[in-house]
Amino acid sequence: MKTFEGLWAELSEKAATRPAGSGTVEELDRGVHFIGKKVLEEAAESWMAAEHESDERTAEEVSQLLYHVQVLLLARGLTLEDVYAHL
Ligand SMILES: N=c1c2ncn([C@@H]3O[C@H](COP(=O)(O)OP(=O)(O)OP(=O)(O)O)[C@@H](O)[C@H]3O)c2ncn1[C@@H]1O[C@H](COP(=O)(O)O)[C@@H](O)[C@H]1O
Repeated sequence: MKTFEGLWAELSEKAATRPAGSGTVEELDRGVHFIGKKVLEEAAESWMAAEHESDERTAEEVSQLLYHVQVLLLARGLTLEDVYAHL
């Protein structure tokens, strides 16, 4: 099963090697403004799922939120350690 750190390693590799067909590379090229809107959209969908939908739908939306948060960090050149320093 993929973990948060496992996804981070995969996305970091994609950002560095920029393989063709990667949605992550495409999002990074669109920039922080676009990615920020995706974070907001997935946060809202997570909230709505938690209030009105199943556990599975909620988990799915949160997984998309975590993905976009990681892409946002990559777009800013930040690392997980930069975030963990504030936990
Ligand atoms: N975990 C994710 C992931 N979560 C979300 N997304 C993207 O985020 C977008 C979701 O936004 P939308 O809300 O528009 O999707 P939707 O179809 O409306 O779905 P719902 O929100 O309605 O459920 C989609 O375009 C997905 O491609 C993700 N894209 C990629 N990954 C993983 O990231 C890795 C690298 O992916 P690539 O860079 O594409 O190779 C792979 O392991 C992927 O599985």
